[in-house]
Amino acid sequence: MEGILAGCSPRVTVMFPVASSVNPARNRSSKELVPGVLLPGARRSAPLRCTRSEEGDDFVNSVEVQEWESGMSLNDIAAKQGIRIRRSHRTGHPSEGSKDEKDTPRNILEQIIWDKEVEVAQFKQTKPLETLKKAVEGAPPVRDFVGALRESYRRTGVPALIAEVKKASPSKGVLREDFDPVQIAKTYEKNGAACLSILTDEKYFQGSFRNLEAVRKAGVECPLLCKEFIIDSWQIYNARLKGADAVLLIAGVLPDLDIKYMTMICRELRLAALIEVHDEREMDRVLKIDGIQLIGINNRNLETFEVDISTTKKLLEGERGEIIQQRGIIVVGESGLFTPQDISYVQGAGVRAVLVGESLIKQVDPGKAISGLFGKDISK
Ligand SMILES: O=P(O)(O)OC[C@@H](O)[C@@H](O)c1c[nH]c2ccccc12
Repeated sequence: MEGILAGCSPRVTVMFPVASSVNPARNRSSKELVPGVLLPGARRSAPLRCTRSEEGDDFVNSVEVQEWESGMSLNDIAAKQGIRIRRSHRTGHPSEGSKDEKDTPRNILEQIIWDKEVEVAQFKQTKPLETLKKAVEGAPPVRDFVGALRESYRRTGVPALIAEVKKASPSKGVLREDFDPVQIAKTYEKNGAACLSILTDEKYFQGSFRNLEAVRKAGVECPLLCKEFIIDSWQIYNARLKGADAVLLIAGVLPDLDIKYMTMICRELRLAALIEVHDEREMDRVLKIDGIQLIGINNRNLETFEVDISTTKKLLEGERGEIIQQRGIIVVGESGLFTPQDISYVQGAGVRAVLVGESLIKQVDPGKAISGLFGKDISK
């Protein structure tokens, strides 16, 4: 199979650019995008080579690609899609004014993303993408994250639980001092969690890839979500190698083209992709992308930390909810869920799964806290 997209029907081999990093290749004309040849000096970690699929026709001719080729600034393209988070190495964001404004992150999410850029660049130097790709070929099989959610919902009649192994957060500080990720993961599993979410960001959440690996190796069977701020496809391969079955893609950070491209990589690696949205505009962008199976609605605004669980309801009302239902997309209600009333409220809005951290992890026994959260034992 040629290219990175093993699932694509091999009709035509094309080159395509990807919008998330400064790429010297973009100054070339599209005629120079020679099939089958990697552009020299391309900084993007993913290959600029792809086997076109049915959906790829649309992908390759998409407006974003044309904009990219026309030399539009990548921050401009992101801003046009309503993305407020700038990438530090991109230039020319319309709202960028003075030098100071360019050099200072405007909110915590932007700060996290700028730090992540530096971190990923360093990781890539020690472990190049090609090394990861080879290693992935021999990695153990992934577990069915989406299947586990469906099965749990069918069995219990309440939203499937993705329980989060979360030591700290930038908004709340340390949530639990005596933090043993493996023990917490095991008690979550025993008490009915369908899947687990393992935070891997070290600087802001005190998580780690060691935790992810440790939970996987400890014999926990629940599929695992790698909770990371993904800005580069290198991180997806890395997550797969460390034992993840699913990754998070945040629409408030990633332009459409990145989401499309990264979900294709996930499909190739058999990982589930949880696409996270927080407002109507992000939801509408995501609904325009084919093949999405899982959408997370984050009740927390990652720029301000405000939490409002009516966000979930608002984004599922009317036509949006209908489209989601028709396509069989599973919606995950994320953040700020504390009581059985909260769970029924989001279930009534249409969610089939919930992602919960704080309200479980802060309890003396986080596993036992699950029945308190749902108002019943969901382990049977
Ligand atoms: O602890 P809470 O409020 O139950 O939230 C869990 C989860 O939704 C939250 O950690 C989260 C949702 N999306 C994110 C993206 C990055 C970091 C963290 C998150």
